[in-house]
Amino acid sequence: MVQLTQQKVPVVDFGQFLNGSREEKQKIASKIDVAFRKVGFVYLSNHGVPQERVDECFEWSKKFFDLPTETKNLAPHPPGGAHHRGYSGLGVEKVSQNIFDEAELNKLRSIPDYKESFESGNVNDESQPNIWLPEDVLHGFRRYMESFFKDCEGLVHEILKALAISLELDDEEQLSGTHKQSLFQLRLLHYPPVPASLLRREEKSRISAHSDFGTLTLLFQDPTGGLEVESPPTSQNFIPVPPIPGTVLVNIGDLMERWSNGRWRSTVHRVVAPPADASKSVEEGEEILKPRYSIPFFATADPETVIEALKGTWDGEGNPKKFEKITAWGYVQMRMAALYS
Ligand SMILES: O=C(O)CCC(=O)C(=O)O
Ligand SMILES: [Fe+2]
Repeated sequence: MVQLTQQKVPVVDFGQFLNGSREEKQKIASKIDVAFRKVGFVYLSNHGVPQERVDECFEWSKKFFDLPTETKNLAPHPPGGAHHRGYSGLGVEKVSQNIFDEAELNKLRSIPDYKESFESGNVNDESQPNIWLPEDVLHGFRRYMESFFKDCEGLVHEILKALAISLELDDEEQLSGTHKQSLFQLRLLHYPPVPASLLRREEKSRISAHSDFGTLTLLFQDPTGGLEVESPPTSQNFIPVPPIPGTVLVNIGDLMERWSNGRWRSTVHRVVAPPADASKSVEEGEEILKPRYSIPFFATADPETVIEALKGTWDGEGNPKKFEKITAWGYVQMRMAALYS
């Protein structure tokens, strides 16, 4: 058993997996396995997505969110949760970036998470077609998002290979092969400037505590900080997970936790105000948090995949299968039903 004491999120050199010998691949796979068992999160360095590609994605994200709200709303996220594509706004008409009077603050208090987002998915995903701005509004945006999706998709498949190796599955393509359709989701997130006091005093989050839904999530964060993960699990104690330049953060989602019979943890995380001096600018005596941009990429298994405790995650002795078998599709239906009941 791994010890479930408070853990820092480890950094693992994924370059040694991508370019390494069989032995090195196994060593790295096993480090990732340990990280996912203990904290459910790992930083990967040398992950193969060039830093310039990541930087450019952040630049596009900023260009997108800098557009006027009416323009962003030309690619509106449809109401409800079934078609998860396009732009979701802040839930207020127009929030001034710098002036926070009492009325403005009251508006902010009423918003659950003060953020805006843009979601896009696989161009071949017919169940959820992408929703783009007209091309002339932000020329090149669509093309970049589609190509960055491919970069992230490639990395997810390599991590899935590492996970299969860590469990010594007969076929190291087994997990990657159940993500063949790559029905993944690329999300751009923008958390606008906000008075620090609102987050600190009122225990409001930029994104409230949650776990992710699918199998794996990649997360690129800008230098702002504020991300925290629960450690030890279920303790309600959160530790900061600051950005580390050149790395990508990877975490386990609920579906993978179930698939691995609870071996890998889908850890609760949130975004709050970063530690005081790292990220503030003072305006008229009020500490205003800088905006945060982040780019999560959510992976999940093909809908018909049967999710049942993987080999090596259970045994006939003290560690039985904990969950009924279910298809990935059935799992999503079950979760949606719980959400909307
Ligand atoms: O902004 C972040 O760093 C966290 C985003 C996140 O957890 C999510 O979108 O699920
Ligand atoms: Fe998340």
